[in-house]
Amino acid sequence: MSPMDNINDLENSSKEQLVEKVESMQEEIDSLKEENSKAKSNLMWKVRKLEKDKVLIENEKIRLERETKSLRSEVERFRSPPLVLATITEVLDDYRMTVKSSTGPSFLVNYSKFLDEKLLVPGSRVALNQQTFGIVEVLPSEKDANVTGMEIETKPDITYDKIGGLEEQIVEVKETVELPLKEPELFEKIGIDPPKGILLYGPPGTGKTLLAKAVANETNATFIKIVASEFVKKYIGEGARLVREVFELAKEKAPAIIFIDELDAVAAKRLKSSTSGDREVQRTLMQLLAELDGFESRGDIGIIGATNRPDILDPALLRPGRFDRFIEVPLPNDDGRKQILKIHTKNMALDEEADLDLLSSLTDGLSGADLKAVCTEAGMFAIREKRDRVTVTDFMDAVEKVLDKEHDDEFIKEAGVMFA
Ligand SMILES: Nc1ncnc2c1ncn2[C@@H]1O[C@H](COP(=O)(O)OP(=O)(O)OP(=O)(O)O)[C@@H](O)[C@H]1O
Repeated sequence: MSPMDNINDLENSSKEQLVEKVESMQEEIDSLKEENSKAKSNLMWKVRKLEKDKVLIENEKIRLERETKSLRSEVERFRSPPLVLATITEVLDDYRMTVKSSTGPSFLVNYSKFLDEKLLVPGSRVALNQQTFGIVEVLPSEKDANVTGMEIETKPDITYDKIGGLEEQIVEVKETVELPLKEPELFEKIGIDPPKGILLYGPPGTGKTLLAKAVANETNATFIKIVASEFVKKYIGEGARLVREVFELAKEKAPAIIFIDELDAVAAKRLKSSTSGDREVQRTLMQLLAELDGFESRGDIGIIGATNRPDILDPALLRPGRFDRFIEVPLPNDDGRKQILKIHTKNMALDEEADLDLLSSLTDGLSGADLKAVCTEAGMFAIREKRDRVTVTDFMDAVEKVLDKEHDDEFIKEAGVMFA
């Protein structure tokens, strides 16, 4: 091979090597570019997520500030001394009038020119400051006050088959409330008084109200629900008056079931403390005890109390002749949860893989109300994605959402205590 040939060969091979080198460098640049764009989009995504989280945190902060503010004002409201309830007897001149207080005596009091003169007529109810007896506000008419806080259903549409996992409780409620209402003669024949009242106790959302409504439905009784915290009024004498009215209303509407929810709001152990607020609550409790004692259950009125806090109830309430039976309404066990899930998914369009037994085993510790919420949320997930079937995933996401909410509720409750 001539020297020229050798040089040509050398040139060609170095060219090839150069080309190869350039190509591999180009490949390297391309892959670096690709990595770079991936890293960039990843970073952008992270930045966007951080911005979203920042907004969420800001919103959460605003929500908590609002919650804290409302909790503070709620605490202030309950700390303020109750006002005296009175009725206007005569309106005089120069912003004065005579009133008769609910505790008995009459007073000549002043009123502010800013009050609406149209409302200041004889017979109107007003609230007086306990110290100065000045008129603080004009109250709604007696009839309105009766209705607030009371739920009256002529015939609730709840039947026993809509209650899951409470077979034993249903038997007890049938025996102690339904039977005296349906067959009072059985008790007359034997010569005993039917149990006067039953107390359902257990965690929130376990079916206490349902049981009371189911009895009312079964006995065609009017269902009168009052949340006992409604008895705790600002005005002296108002709570006791409301207790009297509830029992009078039940007599008018008999057969009737009086369902007093959150009984612990008025029936907590009597305190030694002497704040006027506590004295008002104790006055209301005394009225409730008097109504229960004086109450001749002719078998046409059933009384059902409910509480999540049986441990703080005043023992006076629990002696025989008042609330004779205490029935625990616990969180549902596995079988109870299956029944409750079946009840609340009865009309739902479920995917064939939606396994309620599995769901029930994964929801230990949830109440009936939680399980109802899980079914509703699962349906919402399907609706949001425009599907016509609710899948297992929807249920799993729903359980997570309900558990998160439980956690939030717990947090707000603790936050409330912290700022009290
Ligand atoms: N055992 C149950 N079977 C079926 N549904 C239930 C059951 N328990 C609760 N639920 C569902 O939860 C809702 C709330 O139940 P309910 O009002 O009876 O609870 P509660 O025990 O009275 O609660 P609270 O103590 O907070 O007043 C019911 O309307 C129902 O949809």
